[in-house]
Amino acid sequence: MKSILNPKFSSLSSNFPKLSSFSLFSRPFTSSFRNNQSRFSNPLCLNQTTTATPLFIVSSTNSISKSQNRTLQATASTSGDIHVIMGPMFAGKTSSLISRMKSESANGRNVAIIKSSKDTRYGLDSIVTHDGAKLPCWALSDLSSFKQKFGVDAYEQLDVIGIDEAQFFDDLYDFCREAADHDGKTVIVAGLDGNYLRKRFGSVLDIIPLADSITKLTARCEICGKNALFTLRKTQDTQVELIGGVDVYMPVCRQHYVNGQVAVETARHVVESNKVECGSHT
Ligand SMILES: Nc1ncnc2c1ncn2[C@@H]1O[C@H](COP(=O)(O)OP(=O)(O)O)[C@@H](O)[C@H]1O
Ligand SMILES: Cc1cn([C@H]2C[C@H](O)[C@@H](COP(=O)(O)O)O2)c(=O)[nH]c1=O
Repeated sequence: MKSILNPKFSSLSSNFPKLSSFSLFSRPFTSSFRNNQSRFSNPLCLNQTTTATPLFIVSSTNSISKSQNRTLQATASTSGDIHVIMGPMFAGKTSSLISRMKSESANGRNVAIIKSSKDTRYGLDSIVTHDGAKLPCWALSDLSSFKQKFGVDAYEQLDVIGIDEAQFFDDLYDFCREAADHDGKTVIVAGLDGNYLRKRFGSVLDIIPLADSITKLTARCEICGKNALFTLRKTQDTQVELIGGVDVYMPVCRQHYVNGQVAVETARHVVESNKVECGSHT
């Protein structure tokens, strides 16, 4: 198996856990594989290990004229693609990303995974699912530093870039556009579309207009077992970014999100009015 690591970073990468069935830096891309785009729009090909279900999947498969096809073929060697996997916490986004990256690697494409260094939950050297599956990754604070850190020559030979915890990258849009439009990379992005208030989270929604396919996954509502679309924060913290897992968050359906928010808000008001009362007695 050919390594595309440049010497400068091979020592760093040797700190990554060794993989048995998956190579982070596998054989160079084979052209026949790049034509096989349709599987991204086929949920059956995701081979998910999670109980989560895709809410919707969109892909661009319009029919094209012969002349358009010739133009496309002419640019095929430089044109990449972007696939977005989104949904609430526990929906299987990381599981799906791992499954796709393994599949790309098994097809002979060179792959690398990046995650936000803000996600310190399970260490920085891997992306890890809530049920413990993992793959080595590069933990970065921004995406723009990736090419330099990975090595410019090694980057040239990369076919597929996976990005986990995408909501934490401010430069997501520019990185994805550059990687797909100019560098010919396949970019697979996994992240939260919404935060605990169901408002847009970071730049994940901004890359929808750039994307070839969008997969919105759902988890299972922790209260009733129905499809969970939202992430409920169980604590009274109000900052948007708060790293955590089951200790802080739970996936819920619409009904239990509304009920849960009312409960959390009520608790917050009780705590705040208690503080005011205590203050007035001092
Ligand atoms: N309420 C839940 N609904 C679905 N999966 C859950 C739930 N709670 C825990 N899990 C576990 O989480 C796994 C998905 O984890 P992961 O891929 O890390 O999700 P995400 O990246 O979307 O947060 C599932 O395979 C399942 O084992
Ligand atoms: C809803 C919400 C989540 N976060 C944080 C919590 C976790 O560290 C990650 C999401 O991880 P996952 O792989 O999708 O399970 O994001 C946050 O900071 N703010 C929020 O509102």
